Amino acid sequence: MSVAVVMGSASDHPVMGEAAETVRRFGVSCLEQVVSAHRMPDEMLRFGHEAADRGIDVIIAGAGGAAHLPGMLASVTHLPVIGVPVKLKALDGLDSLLSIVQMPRGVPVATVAIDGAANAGLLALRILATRDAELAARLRAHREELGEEARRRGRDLFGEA
Ligand SMILES: Nc1c(C(=O)O)ncn1[C@@H]1O[C@H](COP(=O)(O)O)[C@@H](O)[C@H]1O
Repeated sequence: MSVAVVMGSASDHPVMGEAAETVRRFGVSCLEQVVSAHRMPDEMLRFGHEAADRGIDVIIAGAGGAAHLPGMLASVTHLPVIGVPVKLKALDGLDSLLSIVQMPRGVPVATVAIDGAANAGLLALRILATRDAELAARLRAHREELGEEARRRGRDLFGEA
């Protein structure tokens, strides 16, 4: 099982690194690469065309501004593509979000929140867990930990219910 985390620029890495970190924390291999539809269109197309044959199962693609990378990758592969709108200084990330989320019918990209790279990692893991019981168990335990943490914080604030 393998996830690819690609980003339009090295400047996206402070955000996109969270996706890779999340995937690896659950023991799944993850490659990271800068691939830009705008700046290196030929490489981007090659990456998308070859991804499935390279054993990649899910692609997480993050980009900021005129964020065409996730959609362009989705147009040349059947693999699930999760898009991460990266927030730039101008327009607060709304430009990135709108560039990714409104895909034409037939070419799906699963868009997460602005800068939501950690959730993109978890979503990729959930996709892989549909055919891996051990990973599914790890995700279930993680979900239970989240609930426990939320309850503990509530008790710290308001006492026992
Ligand atoms: N949106 C895209 C694409 C693309 O969609 O192909 N390639 C680069 N970029 C974005 O440009 C922003 C600024 O990049 P620089 O910091 O390198 O100037 C980054 O957020 C990148 O994702």
